[in-house]
Amino acid sequence: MTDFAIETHALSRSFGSLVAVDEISFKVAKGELYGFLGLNGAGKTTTIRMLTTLLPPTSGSARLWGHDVASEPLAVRQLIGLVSDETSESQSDWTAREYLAYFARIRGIEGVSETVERCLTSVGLAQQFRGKLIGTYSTGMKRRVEIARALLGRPKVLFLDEPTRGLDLPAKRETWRLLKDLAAQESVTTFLSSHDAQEIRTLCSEISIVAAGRLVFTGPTRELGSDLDTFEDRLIKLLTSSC
Ligand SMILES: Nc1ncnc2c1ncn2[C@@H]1O[C@H](COP(=O)(O)OP(=O)(O)OP(=O)(O)O)[C@@H](O)[C@H]1O
Repeated sequence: MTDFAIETHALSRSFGSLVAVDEISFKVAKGELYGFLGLNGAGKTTTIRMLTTLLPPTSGSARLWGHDVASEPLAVRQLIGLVSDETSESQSDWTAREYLAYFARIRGIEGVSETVERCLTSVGLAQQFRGKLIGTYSTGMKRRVEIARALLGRPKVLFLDEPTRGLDLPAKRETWRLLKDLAAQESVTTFLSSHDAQEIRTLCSEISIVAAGRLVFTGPTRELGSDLDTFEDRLIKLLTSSC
């Protein structure tokens, strides 16, 4: 059995002549809250789509808990939860309980109402809101519902694609606290993509940085500096050196 939750080897994806992800190799230890940092268009979402079996790699490979994403997609899907930056706008006429119960039933999860309450508790959605329509929630609360949805199947690896995009500072901070708590309490490996240097520095002790599809750094966050200013200076150098 592998020690790693995620391993990629020269993972690549092209769209026509555009190489969106270019031979990236990294490893994520089990239980890690791992950061994947890059500017807009750097290849973060494309990488997550390959790791979650939504998009086949053009070349190279990726394994989740030892299972190959291309040849064992069903095994991989059993292990993962995915939160993208889309909120539950389309479900605004549903309550959080109804919304989660719907997905729990689709997934054939037993004990639907207990599972729904467990996941809503994990993301700290207060009891008084659980029976209210999602359309009346703040953006931060909607994001919590999406995270709760991703937790329904007790995933071993949780993928969060820019989970705080569009949130104001208080909601962002709340989401950061939630992600830290989840990582500590749920023993889930978390793969967090973001273009927010402060977010990644606050949450992740191990990171990879991508620029124009290529990996420009992989290692401990502290190697890039102990304060945000130094971190950002080094980050900018890494991002511009690849241009
Ligand atoms: N389905 C697709 N067809 C063609 N090009 C695509 C497709 N998906 C992504 N791309 C291109 O691949 C590159 C990487 O995009 P990707 O969405 O992975 O970046 P990102 O780092 O997630 O960016 P952002 O932070 O803006 O979400 C971009 O140039 C994008 O336009």
